[in-house]
Amino acid sequence: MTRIVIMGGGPAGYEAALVAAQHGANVTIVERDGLGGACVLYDCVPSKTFIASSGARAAMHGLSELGVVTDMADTSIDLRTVHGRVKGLALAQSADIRARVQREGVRVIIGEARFHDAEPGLAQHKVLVTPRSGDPEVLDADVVLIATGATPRVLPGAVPDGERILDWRQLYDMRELPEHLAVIGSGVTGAEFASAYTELGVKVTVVSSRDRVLPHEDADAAAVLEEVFSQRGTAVAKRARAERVERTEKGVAVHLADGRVIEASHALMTVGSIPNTQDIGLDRVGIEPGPGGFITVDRVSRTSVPGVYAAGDCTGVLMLASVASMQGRIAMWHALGEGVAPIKLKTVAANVFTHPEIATVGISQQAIDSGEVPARTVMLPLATNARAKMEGLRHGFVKLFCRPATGVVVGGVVVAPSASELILPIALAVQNQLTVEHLALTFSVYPSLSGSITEAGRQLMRHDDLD
Ligand SMILES: Cc1cc2nc3c(=O)[nH]c(=O)nc-3n(C[C@H](O)[C@H](O)[C@H](O)COP(=O)(O)OP(=O)(O)OC[C@H]3O[C@@H](n4cnc5c(N)ncnc54)[C@H](O)[C@@H]3O)c2cc1C
Ligand SMILES: NC(=O)c1ccc[n+]([C@@H]2O[C@H](COP(=O)([O-])OP(=O)(O)OC[C@H]3O[C@@H](n4cnc5c(N)ncnc54)[C@H](O)[C@@H]3O)[C@@H](O)[C@H]2O)c1
Repeated sequence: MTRIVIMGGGPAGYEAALVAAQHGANVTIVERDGLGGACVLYDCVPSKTFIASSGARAAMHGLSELGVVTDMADTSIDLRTVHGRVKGLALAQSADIRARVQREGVRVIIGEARFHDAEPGLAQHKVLVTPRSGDPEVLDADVVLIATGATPRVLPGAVPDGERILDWRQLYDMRELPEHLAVIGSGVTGAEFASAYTELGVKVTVVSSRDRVLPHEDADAAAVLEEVFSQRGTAVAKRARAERVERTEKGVAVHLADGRVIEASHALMTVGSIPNTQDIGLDRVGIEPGPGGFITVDRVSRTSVPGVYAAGDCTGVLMLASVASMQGRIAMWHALGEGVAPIKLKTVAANVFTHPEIATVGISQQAIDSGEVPARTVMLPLATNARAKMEGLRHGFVKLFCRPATGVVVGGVVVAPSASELILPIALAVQNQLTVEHLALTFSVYPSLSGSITEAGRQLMRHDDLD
């Protein structure tokens, strides 16, 4: 029986464990905090639960236009309930995952794992486990999966204190909503929290080191978000690199590299994550971490060392729960000799959970504009969609990209309140190489937001006729 030890019980680790156990391996997961990992306990699941509350308030904006009279100023947020829900749901999901993997026969150890090989180059590996309670033990492994995830990056001049300078894992201990939140960093994490606190009625200033929010996302989508921010009174300081954040009598002062100073009551640090690869004894097996400390893997999650695989955020491939899970599963299929297709990153669907949401799949507009990928594109503003008009939705659009000659769908972007759900038909088309004609001839419900996807297909087909 193949002995598999998995370091880390996040999506990469626990999904791998399920696959390995189902294929008859002897599997042990060693997880420092709790099953589900940082994804379930501190990052993805808590943030999305928090955002559900902000979404409920965001939905009230258009109500008066629909004849439903509410007074936004009169709504209040019961932060204890919001945070209680966030933490409760995370713990419940972690417990569910633990029960699930144990049902499959996986041994779960809560503790720290690190390599313990006597020297690099051995065919089998040893993992030293220091459990939270009990004595350390050494596990023998034919295969080890490193799935140790990542941790919030700390700027030396802005070390979180959990009171006024916070990282995103500390937010849910706040007793009151901040008066004025400075969000440092405008990547996906920064944008999501900036949007959530904005919709909860908090004054927010986003500090973006670039000339826009969401520098790695679709530029038109980022522009929609900036427009919404501006309507809600959320400021975006652009080309603003925070050098340090200091506590003041009233709150914090964010000192920017160009000398500007932004005063706020609290600062939320969202300047990225660093991989948890420093203290796991990589030198014992001869793995040299790559740039930024990430572990280099190939498309079936192999490291440079036989019998050692890595998956998820510690590889820096695409820091998404869905990608981590897939890398973990692929690692186990490969290690156990099952037929496996290498991971395909061009078909990954992702969503930024702002209000409105921004969902993307496949080739980006930027790759098309730069000439890297030849494609034809169409962009339909939501304002042209009957259902959106009925619902009073103004902000958003659907974009579709296809190959010039064949009409095969290669990507798309949806900006809408439920973009994470609406992207699926485009993701299906990209994954299965469907054409714009397939989309165009598919019945969508009338009236529906997804009607814009089939309409986009028709517009690209019409373009075919004109060529
Ligand atoms: C705020 C935020 C929101 C996000 N939202 C989304 C989202 O909506 N959708 C999405 O797809 N992705 C989202 N992500 C990304 C997603 O959370 C990560 O991609 C995912 O957690 C990666 O899973 P993982 O298994 O690699 O690592 P993790 O979830 O980080 O789990 C790794 C685990 O390993 C443990 N560990 C580390 N070292 C050791 C050791 N030596 N021994 C034992 N255990 C160890 C860690 O404590 C951790 O629990 C979000 C990220 C952030 C920061
Ligand atoms: N909904 C989701 O799926 C979701 C949500 C959150 C995070 N994630 C994933 O997690 C990963 C990390 O995202 P992230 O947003 O946490 O990190 P990131 O590294 O993508 O963004 C951090 C941003 O902070 C900026 N920055 C760094 N130092 C700064 C400074 N001193 N002053 C001002 N700005 C500074 C960087 O330029 C960058 O734009 C991404 O791959 C993302 O996809 C996914």
